[in-house]
Amino acid sequence: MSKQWDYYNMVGFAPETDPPDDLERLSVVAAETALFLDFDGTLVDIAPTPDAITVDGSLKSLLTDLNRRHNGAVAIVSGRNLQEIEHYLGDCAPTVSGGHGAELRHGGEHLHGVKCDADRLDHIKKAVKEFAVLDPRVIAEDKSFGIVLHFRQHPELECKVRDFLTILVGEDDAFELQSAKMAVEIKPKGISKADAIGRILAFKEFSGRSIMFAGDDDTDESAFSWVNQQGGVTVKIGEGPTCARYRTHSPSTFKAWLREQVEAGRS
Ligand SMILES: O=P(O)(O)OC[C@H]1O[C@H](O[C@H]2O[C@H](CO)[C@@H](O)[C@H](O)[C@H]2O)[C@H](O)[C@@H](O)[C@@H]1O
Repeated sequence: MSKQWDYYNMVGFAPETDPPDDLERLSVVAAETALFLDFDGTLVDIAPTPDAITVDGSLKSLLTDLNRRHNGAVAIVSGRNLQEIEHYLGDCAPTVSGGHGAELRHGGEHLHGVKCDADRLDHIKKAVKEFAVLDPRVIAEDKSFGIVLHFRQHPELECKVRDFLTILVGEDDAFELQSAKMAVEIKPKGISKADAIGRILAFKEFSGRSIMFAGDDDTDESAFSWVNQQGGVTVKIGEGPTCARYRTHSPSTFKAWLREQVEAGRS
């Protein structure tokens, strides 16, 4: 990335122009690299609602080929519930972290669930669902360890949603807000995609490898920062300020580049 973009990233400000796509600078990623891939906005296009995404056969075959090339060192690290990633990707994604790091599946086993105050979480969920009933312009997405309010259909509601969730979570020691694209979520404090990647790196398929992480959203920034510190490769999909070191325009350009990696490894 150019010095100019490094500067914009550093000050957290980007001009209103398309950021450069500089992924071609990363010609080949070695098969010895452990790949960590975000899901929404990275492997699938952003859709009007959470359940309107399209997962086609080409994504499944890409993930299968990547798992083969990287000897199983490929993980999906998503904000979605683990169960949803399983629904969309099935066996093509043997290692998955869901709920921004709250859930983990590896080797066919569900290994990690964060501890949280179930009564407090129920209270939060009830209040958020009531809000969505009173204002049906927003969508409430219930998760195992949190709840989201989506306002993509009505961006003008962002302040109303954010103010409501801020008051609801208050000074709570156990829960916090997480911003996402056209959505705000309440999730347990202290979980992160960076931690999820750290835990996955302890598995034998992943251990000792160099790291690459690709993502598109605010929820991915902690992981970008951590992977940068480990000397890994970080890729931001789409526009917006980021501390990722590389950038590409869209899920399509990113998947085309991943496909090139698989083909280059075959020749
Ligand atoms: O960490 P990710 O895998 O990127 O998941 C982040 C959130 O993705 C989903 O919401 C986003 O995508 C929706 C479908 O394209 C879109 O309608 C919404 O506006 C986006 O915020 C998902 O619904 C959330 O649970 C994830 O946390």
